[in-house]
Amino acid sequence: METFKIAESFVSINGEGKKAGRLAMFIRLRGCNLNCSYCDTKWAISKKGDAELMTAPETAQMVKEAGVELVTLTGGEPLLDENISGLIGSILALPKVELEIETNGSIPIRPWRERDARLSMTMDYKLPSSGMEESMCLENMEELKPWDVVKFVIGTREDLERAKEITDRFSLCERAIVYFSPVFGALLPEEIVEFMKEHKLNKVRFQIQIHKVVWDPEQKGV
Ligand SMILES: C[S@@+](CC[C@H](N)C(=O)[O-])C[C@H]1O[C@@H](n2cnc3c(N)ncnc32)[C@H](O)[C@@H]1O
Ligand SMILES: Nc1nc2[nH]cc(C(=O)O)c2c(=O)[nH]1
Ligand code: SF4
Ligand SMILES: [Mg+2]
Repeated sequence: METFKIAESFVSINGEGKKAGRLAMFIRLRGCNLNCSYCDTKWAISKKGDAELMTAPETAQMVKEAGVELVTLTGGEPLLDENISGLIGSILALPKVELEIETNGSIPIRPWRERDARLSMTMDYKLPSSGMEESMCLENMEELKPWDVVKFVIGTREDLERAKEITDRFSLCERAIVYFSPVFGALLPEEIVEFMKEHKLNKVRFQIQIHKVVWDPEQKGV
């Protein structure tokens, strides 16, 4: 049976997205197709490196034993794994467990739509300062559901303007839940809030990664 390269797994409070503040089990898969300038998980971008090889049923058993009702599948880029459907299926087979997938916006999300009401996507749109904007899969914008999240991680003034432009162009606030979040320690968070006030962005939500306030921002496994 196929195995998944799990770079780390841990239970913490979810620090990002619409489920922020709730206990979650994080499952971080190795390997990413992008290389964002600000990535706080660069150590997991390469397929090579320390990882635990686990099958989908073993991973689901680990979630069951942890006793959590929320799973965040992240990475690296979790949707890169060609067998990811098997892992998604095993996790959703656990009663009551909700699954959130953190994805970078470059991979079509269509194959995982309509799957289960307990599955939601937290999808980034990579802005200019990431250096990865040209990899964005724009057809994903049409696939968003009202329970999904689109996240803009903002590092510069140019990013801020671009986030608004993309939000307007694709009517993102009508399609999904939109977050504006600073690259940790980069653009002043106040600047984002002032921009939201100035442009009356009533439907956009501001967020800071909570785990980096609770723990040392460099700490792994939290
Ligand atoms: C490490 S990524 C893994 C999932 C997927 N590759 C992606 O980019 O969405 C998880 C989330 O952390 C965010 N992130 C990474 N580095 C960050 C930083 N320095 N400040 C704020 N958010 C960051 C990413 O933008 C993404 O939303
Ligand atoms: N506490 C905590 N919450 C998170 N939400 C998304 C994360 C990620 O790296 O994808 C993350 C993470 O690394 N830690
Ligand atoms: S897509 Fe996600 S994991 Fe990959 S480099 Fe960018 S932030 Fe890091
Ligand atoms: Mg993280």
